[in-house]
Amino acid sequence: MQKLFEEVGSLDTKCYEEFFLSEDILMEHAANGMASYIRANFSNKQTTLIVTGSGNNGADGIALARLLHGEYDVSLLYAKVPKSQMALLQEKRAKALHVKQIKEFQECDILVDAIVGTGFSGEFSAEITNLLHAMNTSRAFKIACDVPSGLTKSGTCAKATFCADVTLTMGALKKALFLDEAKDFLGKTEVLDLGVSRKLYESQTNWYLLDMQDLKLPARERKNAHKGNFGHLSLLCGEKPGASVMSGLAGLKFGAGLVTLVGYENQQLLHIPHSLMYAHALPDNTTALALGMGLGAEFSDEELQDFLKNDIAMIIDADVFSMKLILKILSRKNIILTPHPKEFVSLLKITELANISVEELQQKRFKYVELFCKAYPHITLLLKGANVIIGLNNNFFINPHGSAKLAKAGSGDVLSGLIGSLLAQGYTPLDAAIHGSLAHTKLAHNYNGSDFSLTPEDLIQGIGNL
Ligand SMILES: NC(=O)C1=CN([C@@H]2O[C@H](COP(=O)(O)OP(=O)(O)OC[C@H]3O[C@@H](n4cnc5c(N)ncnc54)[C@H](O)[C@@H]3O)[C@@H](O)[C@H]2O)[C@@H](O)CC1
Ligand SMILES: [K+]
Repeated sequence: MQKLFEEVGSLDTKCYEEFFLSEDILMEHAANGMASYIRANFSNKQTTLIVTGSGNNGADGIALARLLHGEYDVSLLYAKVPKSQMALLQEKRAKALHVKQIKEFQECDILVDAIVGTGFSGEFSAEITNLLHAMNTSRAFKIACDVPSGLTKSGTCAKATFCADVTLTMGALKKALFLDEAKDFLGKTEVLDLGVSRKLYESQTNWYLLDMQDLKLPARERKNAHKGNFGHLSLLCGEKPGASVMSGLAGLKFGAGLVTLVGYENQQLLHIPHSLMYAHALPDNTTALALGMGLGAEFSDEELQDFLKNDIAMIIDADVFSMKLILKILSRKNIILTPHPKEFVSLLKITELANISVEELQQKRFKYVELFCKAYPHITLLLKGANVIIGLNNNFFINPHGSAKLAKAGSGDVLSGLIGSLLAQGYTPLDAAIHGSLAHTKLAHNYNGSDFSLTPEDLIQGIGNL
């Protein structure tokens, strides 16, 4: 798990004031970090172009050009002339060493974008937009200095944004790098130290980035065991039973000892896989209940309320977010909600927390997750998206490991099954959400068919090899 920060300016200030490091020292380390990355990954026969802007992001780029000069065939292209004090100082140093400067974009092997970093605002001029177009269509390996140029502090992207293969970010990870919109521009991320170890640079935070290694699979350490030791996941089987069948199969494969679909007699029993049980009422020994997937209008309000007359841990998904019933559910403990953006917008409206569009939510995902978790501090929320956000009270976790492979009907039902299974096996709601989500993204990662071909069945099959 890595720490995430809203801004790093205050962390830089700590370096100046508490550790007596200067801006020059920090910048030299930033540039050195980028130079080390290039040395470690590319031979010095490869040509490097560094495109710089007028502020300190540009200054980082000019310092990098100086460090590589004499060793690599490196050229500097000023998208904007140096203006900040540090940029002017770096320019002076680069000039003294006769670092090559070019006036127009040229093809190269390694392309570094140091046009603008955390100081970006507005949109780019037509000239820089054209330059960014040439950079983005170049065949070079693309490195973003600190953040891809065009990414705003909140994580939204300008009309023209640099599209990096890797983002080498300074000091600590910024939250903005993990808004869904940024996902297409970021590439891989690496953090570069700025003259003190990252541990000392970083301070307290309540936002974290999940690593795949954080995944804790359900352990079966107990030797003298029977199926009743591993929980009983019950799922309400609604109008579209396929959804709860997929959840149920995922839940069973992920370790729940018993899985039961709960529904009416008229369900097409023959279509239900034999490994899942079927009942007309909630089994007494249920340890977790999954509610919402494919629910439709199968049950009346009173019937649904009957399922709530207990304190069983629950995972809530899909149709429930647009039902008034959700308000009752929100007063319960041990609840996980797993809305996608459209469902979360509906939830925000029903709870009268906000009346916003999906577009606004997507631009301010962090803000609205915080808003909801403040209003309902006892509830674990998992907001689906390209980067999943999980929040409980004042702690937030981003799972960035998902991929477009998962953009397929039924993926969410599998996720509900994974989370429900962990919940049934005794994980806390927060842990069930975190580890269910990590497992879900790992399943997609492990799938080695074509990206477009992953089905819920493939995900379920992969659970055995996690
Ligand atoms: N202690 C520090 O301050 C450190 C800063 N570092 C670097 O400094 C960067 C931040 O530097 P600054 O605060 O100078 O900000 P930036 O260099 O990111 O951006 C500000 C500059 O970009 C220009 N700009 C803003 N919007 C623009 C637009 N739409 N089109 C064209 N130009 C635009 C501004 O005119 C200004 O000159 C970080 O991203 C990082 O790369 C690193 O060297 C590490 C240490
Ligand atoms: K940049």
